[in-house]
Amino acid sequence: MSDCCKCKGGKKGEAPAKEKPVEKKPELKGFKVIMVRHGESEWNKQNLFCGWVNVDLSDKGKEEAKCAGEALKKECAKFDVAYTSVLKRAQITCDTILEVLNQKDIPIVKSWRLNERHYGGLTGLNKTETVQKFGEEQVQIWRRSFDTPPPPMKCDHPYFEEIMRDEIYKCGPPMEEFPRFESLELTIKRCMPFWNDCIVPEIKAGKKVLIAAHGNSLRGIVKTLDNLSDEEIMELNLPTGIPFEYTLDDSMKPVPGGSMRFLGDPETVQKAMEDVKNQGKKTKEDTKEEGKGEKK
Ligand SMILES: O=C(O)[C@@H](CO)OP(=O)(O)O
Repeated sequence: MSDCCKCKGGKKGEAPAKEKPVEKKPELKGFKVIMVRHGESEWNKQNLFCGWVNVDLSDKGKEEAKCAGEALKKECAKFDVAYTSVLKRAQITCDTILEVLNQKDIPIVKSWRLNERHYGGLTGLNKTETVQKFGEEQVQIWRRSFDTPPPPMKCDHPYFEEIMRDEIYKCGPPMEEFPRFESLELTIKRCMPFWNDCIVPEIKAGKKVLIAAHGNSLRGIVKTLDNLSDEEIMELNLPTGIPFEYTLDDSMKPVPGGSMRFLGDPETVQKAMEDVKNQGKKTKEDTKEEGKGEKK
């Protein structure tokens, strides 16, 4: 369990330690948006490339989603509308947060455009084994480069049919545009029209917006908001289940000091980011692998 859910108090029988008064920074003025990457998924836990495979949250991921809700509750967050992908790991995270906040009745808009990037032929492969086979440098390029896509998903790939025929895609993308792989650049190309056309008008109308999505679709939004270079975005690894806030001006750029603010203690956030970065170095012991994503 991450720190946000831990009760802070003294030992049994002792009076709880007095908490230091927190110095409150003056609230930034501007449009507030909260984003969160879904909690740990079953395939994050098993260290598998996931992309568009529709896997569940792990138990830890469900707990992370609750903690995200608790962190937002502490901030007295109140949302008017939530956006999520068509993948259940993001939707469950979104629902859990709204349940904790007792705000389950707000509209939730789901779009494939907020999906994780499509991992093509790497889908279902173990990240450590992929490093062992292709080398750390190549896997880093596939995972984090801006414009180098993973190899395409061929028609005989074990997850090809399952993804292509999934009902969740009945509203798009159209068959002729259905991705077989995506770089971050391609992910941004399909994600940003949704940000610009659907989310931005609501933000500008003064609505409080929650976006529960994925590591790479959110990296795409963050790259654009913060105007990060193709090199800078390679270094950003978003932790699972820790919400972050942006405060934006009228042109949807962060106001001074309004860039990514995590609602978690900095050490926990840093550690969680390092863990995502180092997934290719995880051993099977680390992941306590229970089964593979590879279909027989
Ligand atoms: O497997 C995936 O779909 C993504 C997110 O979990 O992985 P990565 O962090 O390697 O881009």
